[in-house]
Amino acid sequence: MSGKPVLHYVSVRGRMEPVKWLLAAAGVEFEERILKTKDDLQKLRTDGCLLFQQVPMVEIDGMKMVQTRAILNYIAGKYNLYGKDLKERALIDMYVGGTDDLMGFLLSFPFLSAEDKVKQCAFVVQKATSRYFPAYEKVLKDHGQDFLVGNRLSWADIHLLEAILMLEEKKSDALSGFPLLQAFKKRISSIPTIKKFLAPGSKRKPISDDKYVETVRRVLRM
Ligand SMILES: N[C@@H](CCC(=O)N[C@@H](CS[C@H](CC=O)c1ccccc1)C(=O)NCC(=O)O)C(=O)O
Repeated sequence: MSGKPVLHYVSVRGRMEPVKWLLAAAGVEFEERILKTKDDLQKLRTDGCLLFQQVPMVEIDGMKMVQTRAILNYIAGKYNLYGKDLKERALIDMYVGGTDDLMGFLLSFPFLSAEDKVKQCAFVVQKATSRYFPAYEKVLKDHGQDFLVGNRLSWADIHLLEAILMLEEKKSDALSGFPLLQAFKKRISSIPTIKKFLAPGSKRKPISDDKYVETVRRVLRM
């Protein structure tokens, strides 16, 4: 029987954060191995753990998985967060694709200059409130259920909540004008496993500060 998943990454949210969200929502305990130096990364490379010499890498079920999308697909499927059939999975992939694009605009945010952060913030908020949030508001309205797909929690719900919270860190009233998303946020945040992940002391990464960014740059030679 394999032990807990082991997540290898640097100490910022970056590409690993959605993996933590998914495991936490599924109630799955995991371990973190934070890369602090170039040598930490080089050791994983030398030991042949990184297929493309990159992280994230997740040790799970005897595999050393890389490529974030592959990791997320595997975890969603394994913990029944990927719909009940091909059509539900197609919808989940569509919705996750949208939140992936939206959060992708924030991926390199910690590495931007102060001036570019202001510009990028305005850009992401504009995209969220004019393109992505209206789309999810309509999905919730048309679907008429508590969740985005079917009538149970899926990866799409977890990923949308993560995106909403990240946007609210940039603009606290980002959801004003989206009443169904406001209710959705409350509903999904109160799911016990997610509520626990949102509570202090969880493995959820805080907003990256300059200290973290310097470490990441050092480790990844960015
Ligand atoms: N397709 C793959 C891509 C994986 C990937 O780009 N890994 C990177 C670190 S993550 C990234 C670093 C800057 O882009 C970051 C780190 C912090 C915040 C945001 C992004 C890496 O290992 N860079 C070393 C190298 O490429 O030699 C996947 O989806 O998993």
